[in-house]
Amino acid sequence: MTDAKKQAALDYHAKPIPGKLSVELTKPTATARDLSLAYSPGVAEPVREIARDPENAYRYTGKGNLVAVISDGSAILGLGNLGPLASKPVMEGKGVLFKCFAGINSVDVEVNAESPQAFIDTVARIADTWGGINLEDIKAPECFEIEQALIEQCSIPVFHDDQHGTAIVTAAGMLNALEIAGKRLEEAKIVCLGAGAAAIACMKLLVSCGARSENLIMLDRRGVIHAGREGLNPYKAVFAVDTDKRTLDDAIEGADVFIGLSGPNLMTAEHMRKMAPNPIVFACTNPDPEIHPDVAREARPDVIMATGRSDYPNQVNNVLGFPFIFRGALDVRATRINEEMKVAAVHALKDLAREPVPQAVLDAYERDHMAFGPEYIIPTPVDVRLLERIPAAVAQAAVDSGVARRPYPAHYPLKTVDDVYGG
Ligand SMILES: O=C([O-])CC(=O)C(=O)O
Ligand SMILES: [Mg+2]
Repeated sequence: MTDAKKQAALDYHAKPIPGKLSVELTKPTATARDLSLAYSPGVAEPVREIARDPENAYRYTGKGNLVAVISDGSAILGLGNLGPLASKPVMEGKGVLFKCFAGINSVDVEVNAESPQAFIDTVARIADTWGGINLEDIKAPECFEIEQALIEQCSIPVFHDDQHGTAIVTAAGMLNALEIAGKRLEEAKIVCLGAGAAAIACMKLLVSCGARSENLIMLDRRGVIHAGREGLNPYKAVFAVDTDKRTLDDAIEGADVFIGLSGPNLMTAEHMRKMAPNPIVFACTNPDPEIHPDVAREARPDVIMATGRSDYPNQVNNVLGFPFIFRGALDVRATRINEEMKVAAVHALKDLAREPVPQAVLDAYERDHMAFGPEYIIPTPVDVRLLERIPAAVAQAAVDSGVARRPYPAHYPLKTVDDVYGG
């Protein structure tokens, strides 16, 4: 970013008041009568009702439309382990996206935990406060153990966004990009740079969509994850292939697809030139991708390029997933977000990209024309139809797969965030 853009980002966060979101009141509080209902003595009535039946918390408190965004700051975007407090702008940012795209209230919780177990214990003890938990920017491999334990211990959905949100959006974009490039997932040679939370979840989901494990090469900081490597953790070992390739230079030769979930500027124009015709490059590290889109395009005019950023076409970013997936899960009071719900989100997202783009989206992006093709493989986050389609698909999948505690919502499909509480 230029110095002017960096300053603009700081000013945006600092002025006119610090931060990006606040809490608003939903009931009148002007009179003594109002206060006697909102607080003492009236507040005792919902207390008694919830003590009698915990389900009443959904009726009398904000729980059902409230998601906690929880991090330990150990893997903030692609910036690294900068600690819990430094993650707060990102967690507040996720709260902004939850609210503006899906009408979901959120609180950010930054946990200073000395171990995965301490993190798990801290979160598990306060989990009943919310309708769902979005884990964010927690490094691998600890994130896998943390998510699994919290799913088991909590009766509300727990979802590690960097794994599943990113994987869902990547899979949707990839299926479309491959079709546009005239390639098949079953045959595509895929190189994944990065072996963290997002990378592992993306590769797993692509394999369950049809990619062949033997066509997939994953690299971590030490190079290609191959069968002869010692000391691989079990999450990486799943992706170890029998190959004599050792570096990105070796692996990228003839590859159809490059997926970057690693760090900035690790892919070069030289790497681009080694890829197969019509290559697909998802350089998704935030804020700075593995290769700048302008550099990639100059090296390979035939590339289909995506990044995680809002300022270039094809934003493959979990913002297209988590607000809408939680919306659907909350609205049927799902006990978890299962594979069926994730796959439903992939298809809803993928299919929406094939429909004509509404004028409001063109206006927001200051474009005359956007249509399914190399520059538009996935909907944009400002597309209000995401709120119509993804929660509906996710809620239906939750009902069908038996994890919903409420029927498919009568007020669906949602047209705007003003509709989220129903009539
Ligand atoms: O925040 C974003 O833009 C996407 C994300 O979760 C990450 O990079 O960790
Ligand atoms: Mg993240």
